[in-house]
Amino acid sequence: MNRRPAILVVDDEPRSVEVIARVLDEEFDVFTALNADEARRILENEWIQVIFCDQRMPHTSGVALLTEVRERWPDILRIIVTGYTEPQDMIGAINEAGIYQFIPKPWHPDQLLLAARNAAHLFQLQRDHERLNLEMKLTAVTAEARLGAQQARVKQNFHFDTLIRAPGSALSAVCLRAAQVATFDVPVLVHGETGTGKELLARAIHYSSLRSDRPFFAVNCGAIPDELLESELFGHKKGSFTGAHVTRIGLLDQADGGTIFLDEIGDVSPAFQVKLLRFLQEGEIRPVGSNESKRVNVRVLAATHRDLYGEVGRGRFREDLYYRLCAMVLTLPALRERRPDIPVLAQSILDALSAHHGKRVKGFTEEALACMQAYDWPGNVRELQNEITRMLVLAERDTLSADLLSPHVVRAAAAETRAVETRASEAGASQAISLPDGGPLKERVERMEATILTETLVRCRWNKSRAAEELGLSRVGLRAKLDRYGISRGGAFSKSH
Ligand SMILES: Nc1ncnc2c1ncn2[C@@H]1O[C@H](COP(=O)(O)OP(=O)(O)OP(=O)(O)O)[C@@H](O)[C@H]1O
Repeated sequence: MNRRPAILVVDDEPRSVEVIARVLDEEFDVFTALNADEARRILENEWIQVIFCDQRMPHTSGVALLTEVRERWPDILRIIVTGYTEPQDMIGAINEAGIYQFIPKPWHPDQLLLAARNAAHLFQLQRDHERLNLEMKLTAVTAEARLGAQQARVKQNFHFDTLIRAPGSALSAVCLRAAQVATFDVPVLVHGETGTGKELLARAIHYSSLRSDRPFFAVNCGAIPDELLESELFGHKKGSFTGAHVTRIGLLDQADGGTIFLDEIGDVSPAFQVKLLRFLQEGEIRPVGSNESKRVNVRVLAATHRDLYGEVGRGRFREDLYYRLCAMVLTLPALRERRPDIPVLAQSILDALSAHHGKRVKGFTEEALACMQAYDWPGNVRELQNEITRMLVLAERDTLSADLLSPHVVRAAAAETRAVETRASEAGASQAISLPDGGPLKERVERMEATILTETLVRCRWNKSRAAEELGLSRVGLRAKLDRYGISRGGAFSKSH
């Protein structure tokens, strides 16, 4: 139920209070008080919106009471009813008590009603205004919190931890250096074969930098013809060339305050190198077809699979541009240079893919992992992702086995196994001859044991169950010995044998 606005009438004359109340009673809930104490009690207990107060009262003047109301209940609209209308009095009262309106005696009922209506309306407007203000603030706070959470999620998605690697991997050293350079506002050149994670690393640098709340854009310079690349980066004015139907804001402008990642920078033409150099020197962009330049603040991260320094030597890449692009060069190792990362990387890719496609697959057989570790992966992590996607599609059990691998991966793994076999048998033969040569018996027996273990594993194609059976060991027992001697796939034992 909608309550009517509440009005308090204060006058020491009971008759006046009664008459005023009768006039207002039609439209308002009217409360009455014959002195300041009664008025205070009502104000403390009721939600009064407008107060009508007589100026002349025995103990407290109307202005004094309304001054107190102004301090304690500032929202209430204050109206004074008075027989004294000296301008000086009015100005003083307005200043002191913040009077909304004077009603001179004798008043007319319509005048009283009109004043009450206007005051009640103003009270409502003030309330609405406050509520809207509050709502706007709350919306802003919520939006900010949402944006903050979103940014935090993005940052989390592109942190250095998203570059999956095994402990002690060569990739860890690169990530460490990248994390160090991230907060220095300098250009970085990322070098690495295709699919090694150059863009992933660039994103991690951006989202770990002071620019992380600003945009990150990636542009594949090798895939776009010169003219399009120029308009992509610098923008163009409508009508500046055939097909420029609308004005386009360049990515460098859109990325202002943030980072741009120029992938395959080694593939850009000499003409475009000049344009890029000008931007890096002057920090200004000029859209195609425009006469006006604009200053922008963008950090440039670039990447290439080429030997860019070599390209400088061969005269294919500008030396001055090279030095503008690389305050630091980070080189990502190829996957074949970090084979111990493959099992953990493969598992992480599989987890993501099986969650994405809703197909529950637990992991890989040891044989499948051994094949994957033996293969060279020229397409690096991207090729590994494709291979695992293919295996997942074909999988009929909850573990991916080697027979699901592409034939070229299995073939390469078999060739590698034969090579290891040959190396191991040669090493085994030479070790067998050298074993009796000196040293404590315990050590010589251990060397012999490590050699037998390696030979058996190679023969069993690193199938540990089969090797354990052949050696008369449990799988756990075999694993303990392998750990003890540091024997792993890849041939060498890491212990000082
Ligand atoms: N260490 C890693 N951990 C997890 N995923 C990785 C890793 N390295 C690369 N990837 C994934 O491999 C794919 C290729 O990575 P990315 O595009 O960053 O490589 P790139 O070197 O920039 O390749 P290109 O030179 O072909 O553009 C992406 O899906 C990326 O998420």
